[in-house]
Amino acid sequence: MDKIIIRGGNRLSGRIQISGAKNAALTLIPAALLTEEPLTLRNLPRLADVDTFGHLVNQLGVSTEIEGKRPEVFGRVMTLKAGRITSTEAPADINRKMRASILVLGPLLARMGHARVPLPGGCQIGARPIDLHLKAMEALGADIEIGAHFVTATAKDGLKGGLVKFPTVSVGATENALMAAVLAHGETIIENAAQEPEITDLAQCLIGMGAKISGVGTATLTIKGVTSLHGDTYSVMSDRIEAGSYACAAAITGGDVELVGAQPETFEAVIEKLRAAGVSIEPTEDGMRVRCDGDIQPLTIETQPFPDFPTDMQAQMMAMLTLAKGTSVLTETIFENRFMHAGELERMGAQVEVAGRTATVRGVDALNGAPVMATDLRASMSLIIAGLAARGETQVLRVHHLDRGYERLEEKLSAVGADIERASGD
Ligand SMILES: CC(=O)N[C@H]1[C@@H](OP(=O)(O)OP(=O)(O)OC[C@H]2O[C@@H](n3ccc(=O)[nH]c3=O)[C@H](O)[C@@H]2O)O[C@H](CO)[C@@H](O)[C@@H]1O
Ligand SMILES: C=C(OP(=O)(O)O)C(=O)O
Repeated sequence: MDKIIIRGGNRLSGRIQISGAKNAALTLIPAALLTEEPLTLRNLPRLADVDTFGHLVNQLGVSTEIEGKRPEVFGRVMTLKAGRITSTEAPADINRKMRASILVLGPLLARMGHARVPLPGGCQIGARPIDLHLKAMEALGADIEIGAHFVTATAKDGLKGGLVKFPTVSVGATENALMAAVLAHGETIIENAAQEPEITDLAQCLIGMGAKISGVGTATLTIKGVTSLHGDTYSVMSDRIEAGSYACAAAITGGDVELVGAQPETFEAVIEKLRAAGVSIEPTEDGMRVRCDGDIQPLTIETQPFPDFPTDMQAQMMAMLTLAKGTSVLTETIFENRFMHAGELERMGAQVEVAGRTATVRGVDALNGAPVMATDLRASMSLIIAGLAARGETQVLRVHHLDRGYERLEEKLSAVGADIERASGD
């Protein structure tokens, strides 16, 4: 298994190209199941999760063609064609690698009237049940049967529009409900929908394919079902979490970095917190510039659904705040076990105390390089950020987590001055 070795202390300076968003890509790929015509996705990030989802839809009968496999270019173009769906069963092995595979449920049901998906177990960051996805399908007329390892959903006469009222906000369940509703008979209203920009991206792609959706970007989505969708070409939005992660990396090294392609309007809550920490953020023609030439100030952060502070940025912010001039408090309200990076950051000299859903971070003067273990995707990135500022060498083990969500991380960071490399071995 690969590891990443960082010799910390270099100030980051230059330009970093931000890739297409993982979480948008992972809902746009299953959207291709909704039409027999080709859907071309541009600006798809080159990530393990995208490859895995490609393999998943291949097993359902979808062809995937990648244009111009030029290794020097970030992102790529993929054309998916679900001319004939040959299977409505999502394979169990893929589900273990990537929880977003549950997002085939809505499209398969809508197009084929049947879907069998593996019951996902918990993962490192939390239990992650799928009850809200199943309730949404039921509200659209599906019969749900929960077996020992699989859920089978059936809508013999097709899905029917209905009221989907979410008791709590779920990104994935909103995406599944939206993809199911676009081909259902009649009108669907989704209340308490998640408003994450990736959902807006999905809605815009679906509208381009002929779907009738209003209320995009709000908590109430109204969908008038159509009998079929057509193909289209759609460009995946820029990854706001990748951009936020590199902003933290620039800040902790006292750097000056332009994040090319970043869309500041998609992560204003993060930008607001970075500014409150003393980091300068300015829009540029190509994205945004992040600079930090003074001390990092402590912050109080609580994760919440969009438009508030995203849980996917909590770990990276914590890494940055380990060197703040004072005490920060981070509260995680979305996932029950998303502080595993805290213990690893402590190995590097950070002072973090976790009590339930709150972590108190007492800023220290310096971090020291150490061998640390990546436990999940964003936890891994927090260790990279800490390693960039630490004295001496940090080895981040189990980097396969990082490969799920950061396109060519070492290359992007080396280009702005980091001393970072990938090596094989444990
Ligand atoms: C591929 C993708 O887009 N992943 C993102 C998506 O995950 P994902 O879509 O899995 O996250 P959700 O928004 O669904 O989860 C939010 C909360 O709702 C709970 N829940 C969810 C579904 C359900 O049926 N029942 C239930 O109780 C979850 O356990 C969690 O506590 O949104 C999360 C929250 O912004 C992000 O951290 C993930 O990066
Ligand atoms: C939790 C994340 O992703 P996933 O839902 O794919 O596990 C993430 O992107 O931080």
